Amino acid sequence: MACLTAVHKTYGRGDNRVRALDGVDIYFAAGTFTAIMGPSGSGKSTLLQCAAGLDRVDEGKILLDGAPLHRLSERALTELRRDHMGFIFQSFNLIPALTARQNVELPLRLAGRVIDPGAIDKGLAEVGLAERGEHRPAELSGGQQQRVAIARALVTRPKVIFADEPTGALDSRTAREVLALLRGVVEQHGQTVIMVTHDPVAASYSQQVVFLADGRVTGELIEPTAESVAMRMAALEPGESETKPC
Ligand SMILES: Nc1ncnc2c1ncn2[C@@H]1O[C@H](COP(=O)(O)OP(=O)(O)OP(=O)(O)O)[C@@H](O)[C@H]1O
Repeated sequence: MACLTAVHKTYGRGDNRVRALDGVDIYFAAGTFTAIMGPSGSGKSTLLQCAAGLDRVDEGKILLDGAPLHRLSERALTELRRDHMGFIFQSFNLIPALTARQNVELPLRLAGRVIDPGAIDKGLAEVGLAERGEHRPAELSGGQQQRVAIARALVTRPKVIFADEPTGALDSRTAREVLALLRGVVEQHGQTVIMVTHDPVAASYSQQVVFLADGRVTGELIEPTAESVAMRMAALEPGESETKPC
């Protein structure tokens, strides 16, 4: 589904130069849930931004469902994101003036697609918000707002969903509900989820964890548990990458 090969990304110049990604190779198989973990500043958000074509790489290749992101024009990238990617952020990023339903409809409106009210009802019901469609974000709890954001990310049935700390602003019970929803997206709809997180419990909902340190992949864990992730994080040492080549 998504394949990063020898990706390098540097910010700043001269003395301020920061090597955010330093030769990253990762393969994300279609229909899988991957967590990206690593210490603060290890390059997790940069990796997500580059994999989603929100930021340009300096060197290397990014293939998303066969499309070479590193070579596409801004316009082509915008269309690809609009049609095939969904985004979920820590801070929900809902439009305050719009109701939950209108927020969910927004990606379809922006894409000029026909809006089927029944499909929006279904999308809201899938995230447990069938009764809340007419509420504005300020009238919803954090967990409910994040569920609106998930419904919005799913409404175009994107192939891949990028989530940056989606549970960072939620209490642990609400976080688990949101993570179960993301896991369900993968299991029931075969979509691909790529999630940056600091939280070993959040990572345990994924099927594989990729660890980053200093802009490099240092290893991965398949079928992680919160304990195995926490141990790996505590002992994070650069080592041989186990990720598959493309
Ligand atoms: N726009 C930018 N300009 C300059 N430096 C940046 C920029 N974005 C990120 N960096 C630097 O690149 C490195 C990687 O940052 P990134 O945000 O990807 O790390 P992270 O692992 O997501 O960190 P955190 O867990 O703290 O969010 C850091 O040293 C950061 O300071």
